[in-house]
Amino acid sequence: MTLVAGIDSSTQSCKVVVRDAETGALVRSGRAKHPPGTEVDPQHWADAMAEAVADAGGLDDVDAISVGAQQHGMICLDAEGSVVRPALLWNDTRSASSATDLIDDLGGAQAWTDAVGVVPVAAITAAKLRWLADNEPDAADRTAAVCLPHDWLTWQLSGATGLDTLTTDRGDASGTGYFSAATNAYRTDLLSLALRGREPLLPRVAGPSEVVGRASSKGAALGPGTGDNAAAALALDARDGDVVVSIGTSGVVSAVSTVTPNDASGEVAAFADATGRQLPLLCTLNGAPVLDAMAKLLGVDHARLAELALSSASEGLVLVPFLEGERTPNRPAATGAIHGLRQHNSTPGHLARAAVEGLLCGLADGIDRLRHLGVRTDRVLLVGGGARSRAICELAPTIFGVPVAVPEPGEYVADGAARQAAWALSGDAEPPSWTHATATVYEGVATPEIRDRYSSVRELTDGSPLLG
Ligand SMILES: Nc1ncnc2c1ncn2[C@@H]1O[C@H](COP(=O)(O)OP(=O)(O)O)[C@@H](O)[C@H]1O
Ligand SMILES: O=C(CO)[C@@H](O)[C@H](O)COP(=O)(O)O
Repeated sequence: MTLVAGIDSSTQSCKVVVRDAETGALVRSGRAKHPPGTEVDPQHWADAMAEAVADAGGLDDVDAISVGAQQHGMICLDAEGSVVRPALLWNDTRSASSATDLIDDLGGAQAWTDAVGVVPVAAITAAKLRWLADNEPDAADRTAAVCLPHDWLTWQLSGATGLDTLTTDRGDASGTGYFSAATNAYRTDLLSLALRGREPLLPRVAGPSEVVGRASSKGAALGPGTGDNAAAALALDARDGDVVVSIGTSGVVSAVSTVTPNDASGEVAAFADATGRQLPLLCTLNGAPVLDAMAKLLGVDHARLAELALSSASEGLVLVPFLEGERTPNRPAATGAIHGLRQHNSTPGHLARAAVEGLLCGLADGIDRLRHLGVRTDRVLLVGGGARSRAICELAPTIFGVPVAVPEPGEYVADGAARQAAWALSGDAEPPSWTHATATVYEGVATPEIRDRYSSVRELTDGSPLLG
């Protein structure tokens, strides 16, 4: 049996799957935790990857490996290939005002969507680079190359032999703010704009199924890898009409599409998928950790939180889940809010229900936005850690207003990376046809009144915290 491995270096942890290259059957898997925080020395990711690989029984018998990872993270390397400063992650919001400055410098949001399909927000790599240029100019001066988490980890696996061997792919490059998924080309003028005239080396953009190198350990072929959301879409074999909703640390709504969105509101980014198509995508800063926070507040575990949420209606209680500020809508300084407390709804059940509904309403806004831009939204495929919640699964169709298919619990980002590795190994024109995971389909009656109530309360959170 020929084996391939897929790696997901995500925000909270690293996951490894080893699969049969031909059928996709799972052979073994492993995982390891990442440190918390939004500023992380990439060496921690390399260490966690090694630990997760060991947990998966090693990769000595594997013929190809691909890495999927959290998008946008800024990794700056000096001329010797050493990390200049800790990476700033997608959910680090210190670059919010740098994003606004960058928008102005190019002549407004429409100029950015026309250039690269993306309007900078704090998450976008270009905004982080502008922050670096303005706040740590010495570090910016020492930066000889800039890359993303999956680029760097792939490079580490290859032995990290020279900056000119760094590679990326279209999917992850499209999240930088200096690559256009429509033209498949870097806009180095925008990199230079971000870094106030500096123009470090960028990774070469490899083709979707290219072998970009060999693992320095046992010589396994290395696939190009991609961003986590493109990898998940590849694992799910998402088709026209499928909307992938991922509830991980982030909340993500995306769709594989032939449509290149042009959304000057900046909510839908024109990212690329891992097969050569487009991946219009919205991302929130507040995914499953909203449920973690409510479970902690109520002193229960996730299973009990779900039971509580399903035990009562919200009855006027609304939770706006902007606990980490928010990216979509773009309110980096916003805070979470609970609105509509009465004597009768001041119970753990009502609070749990409001948390689940608030999280889902934010994602439903995203689905509406995609639909508005002409993307078909026939059904939702729900993945990520939050999809393990029974309350999320049962309430999602009522809030989203479409059927929700929940594939069996799994590591879909790592699976997409493994499928890419098998594709690279095969040399075929298309990715291998792997047997799909079985999915449970949830349906329900739409509850527009919950969305309406959420929308009015959401507008009360204008982005400026009242206190501190
Ligand atoms: N049964 C569950 N119900 C709700 N949330 C869960 C459940 N199991 C895990 N989670 C949450 O899912 C998140 C991890 O999901 P994951 O998709 O792996 O995130 P990431 O890819 O961002 O690292 C954590 O915040 C975790 O607490
Ligand atoms: O910023 C984005 C997408 O634009 C996030 O989706 C990150 O890619 C992190 O994802 P998770 O850790 O939540 O899976």
